Amino acid sequence: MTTACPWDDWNHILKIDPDKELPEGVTYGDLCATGTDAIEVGGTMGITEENMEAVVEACAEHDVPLYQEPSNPEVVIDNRALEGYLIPTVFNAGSPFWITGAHKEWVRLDGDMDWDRTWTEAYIVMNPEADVATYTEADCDLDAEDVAAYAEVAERMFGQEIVYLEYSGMLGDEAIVQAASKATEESTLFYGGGIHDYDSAAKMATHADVIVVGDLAHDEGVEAVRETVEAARDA
Ligand SMILES: CC(C)=CCC/C(C)=C/CC/C(C)=C/CC/C(C)=C/COP(=O)(O)OP(=O)(O)O
Ligand SMILES: O=P(O)(O)OC[C@@H](O)CO
Ligand SMILES: [Mg+2]
Repeated sequence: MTTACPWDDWNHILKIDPDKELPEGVTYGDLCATGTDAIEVGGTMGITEENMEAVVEACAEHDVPLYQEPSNPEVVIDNRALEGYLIPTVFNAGSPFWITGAHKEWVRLDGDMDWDRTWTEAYIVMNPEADVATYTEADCDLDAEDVAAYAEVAERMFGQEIVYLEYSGMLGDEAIVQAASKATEESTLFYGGGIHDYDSAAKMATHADVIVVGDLAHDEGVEAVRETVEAARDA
């Protein structure tokens, strides 16, 4: 048995990108009220402490667990409204900086880490067109066996509680998501990328433990996000 983690009971995460606008008439409060289990605040490009703070403050008064997902150590904010920090480590990154290097710098410069509120997410980045793939020079040329092996390594060799299959911007290959799911026993499998309606959410939620919905909130708004919450719960 592993110890209980907040995400054990989650089906759905809404990822809000502080560098992106909300559709006209939509507020952060509306997004918090979609029924999502948690909000992750993060994105790859254009992230600053200021835009992070602004989104966290706007969500703080609403009753949904809030996590920051920083893209580099400089944008980590100290805000008590956060339940904690979900820190990516990119298993298929082209440079060790995005696996452990940024983390080492963060810990070195911080000196007083809040470990009780800090967790990692073992990312496998799959969409070569996504900013996150360019940013981390990820090797996205992976088949189902490669992905399953990365997921098993993350769980068994590196003790990762979260394995995050990241297709940001595109809907993933169902067979690959299924392979990652089969390869993980204890870890919680997060899936994110291209979820845009009930059916796409339902498909990915069949295999993943938790689905992550990002751009849909910025592009379509609240009703579209609600549909994905419903699908995640039904799955
Ligand atoms: C050690 C600390 C504190 C930070 C480093 C954390 C690492 C390794 C970050 C690298 C991976 C990364 C950038 C994760 C951020 C979350 C993410 C994948 C957001 C989605 O990005 P995209 O959708 O590709 O980007 P945009 O939507 O911003 O274009
Ligand atoms: O923006 P989308 O494509 O929904 O991706 C969600 C999330 O996995 C991004 O990190
Ligand atoms: Mg994105």
